[in-house]
Amino acid sequence: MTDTPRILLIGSDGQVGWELRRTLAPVGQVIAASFDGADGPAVDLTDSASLRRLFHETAPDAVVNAAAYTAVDRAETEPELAQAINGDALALMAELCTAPRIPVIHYSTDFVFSGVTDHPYREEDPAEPRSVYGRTKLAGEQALLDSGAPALVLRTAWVYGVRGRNFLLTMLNLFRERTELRIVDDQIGTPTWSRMLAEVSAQITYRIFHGSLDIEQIKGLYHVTGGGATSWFGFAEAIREATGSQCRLTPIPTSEYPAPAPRPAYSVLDTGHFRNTFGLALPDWRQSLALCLADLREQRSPYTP
Ligand SMILES: NC(=O)C1=CN([C@@H]2O[C@H](COP(=O)(O)OP(=O)(O)OC[C@H]3O[C@@H](n4cnc5c(N)ncnc54)[C@H](OP(=O)(O)O)[C@@H]3O)[C@@H](O)[C@H]2O)C=CC1
Ligand SMILES: Cc1cn([C@H]2C[C@H](O)[C@@H](COP(=O)(O)OP(=O)(O)O[C@H]3O[C@@H](C)C(=O)[C@@H](O)[C@H]3O)O2)c(=O)[nH]c1=O
Repeated sequence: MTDTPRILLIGSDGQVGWELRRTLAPVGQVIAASFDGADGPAVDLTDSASLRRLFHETAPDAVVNAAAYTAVDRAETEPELAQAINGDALALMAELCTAPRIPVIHYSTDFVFSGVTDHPYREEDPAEPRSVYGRTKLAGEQALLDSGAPALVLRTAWVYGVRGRNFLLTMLNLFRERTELRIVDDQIGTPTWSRMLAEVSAQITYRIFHGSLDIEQIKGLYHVTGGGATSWFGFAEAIREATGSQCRLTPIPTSEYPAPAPRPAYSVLDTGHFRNTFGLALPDWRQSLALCLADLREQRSPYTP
């Protein structure tokens, strides 16, 4: 194992990718690849030659893939594009990482589940995605896991943070523009702070290269989210309370918020396997939300609450 591993971070401009740039920096040399190549090599996951070239030119010791097609509703009318990015590109990544035994960390989603259950989903529960996004993400995780590549697939959920398209920033904007909002109260899940996800990912990568974690022993599928559970209405209400907004929130059923893609009614993930394997704590979603809001205030970003 090398002392300064070359970590190829794909999707470094996304909300999780942007956090990973900072958390991975102490672990090794981060090569920040993105679609437009702003701070490193450019890569287009729909183009297999581009992905092969990226691997050839950067010769990574590890890969963290935070790139994905994440527009859940738009995916319903762009299934081929979503499959190319979320599914086919992962089959090629698996091929490129299997023989040289390059460790890969990849992210998947709670939307691989149907949402019809009476307990938090465990890794071994059958996935039955109802949306194009969910189906293509499942194809990607299966391609990686079935290949035998030394890969960790981290299924997460309801990711938010200080950057990117996410529910927290949408609410902060809408609180400013509107006096009342109607928010779905019958979809239950767990908000997950992008920084927390990036931090645990970096911890694991650190232990693979500088500790005693053997990727061949621990490769596989893990559920990783914040702790606890709530509805989108509960999440919005917590944001409203924390920011002192006067916007009135009304809980509504999903049937009153029609959308092209179906969402699972219940997609809480059981994170016991992850916590037991890695000994890492996953703070309650309310605790992380408070830290993230404090971070936003400090940044004096345009979204400052
Ligand atoms: N957001 C969420 O709520 C959740 C996300 N996840 C998973 O977590 C991971 C990270 O998600 P998140 O950071 O939120 O996603 P984002 O949409 O914020 O970021 C995805 C990144 O992928 C890039 N990308 C898209 N298409 C291509 C392409 N053809 N070639 C190269 N790069 C491309 C995007 O670039 P550009 O912006 O230039 O298009 C963007 O920077 C994903 O695997 C996602 O499925 C899982 C559960 C919940
Ligand atoms: C803006 C708004 C949204 N909603 C609802 C719609 C939807 O059910 C829920 C969340 O909407 P969003 O479009 O922000 O989130 P959505 O794109 O469904 O989020 C999903 O993204 C993908 C990438 C994932 O992997 C999932 O884990 C999940 O985070 O909030 C309201 O009820 N009222 C509103 O005013």
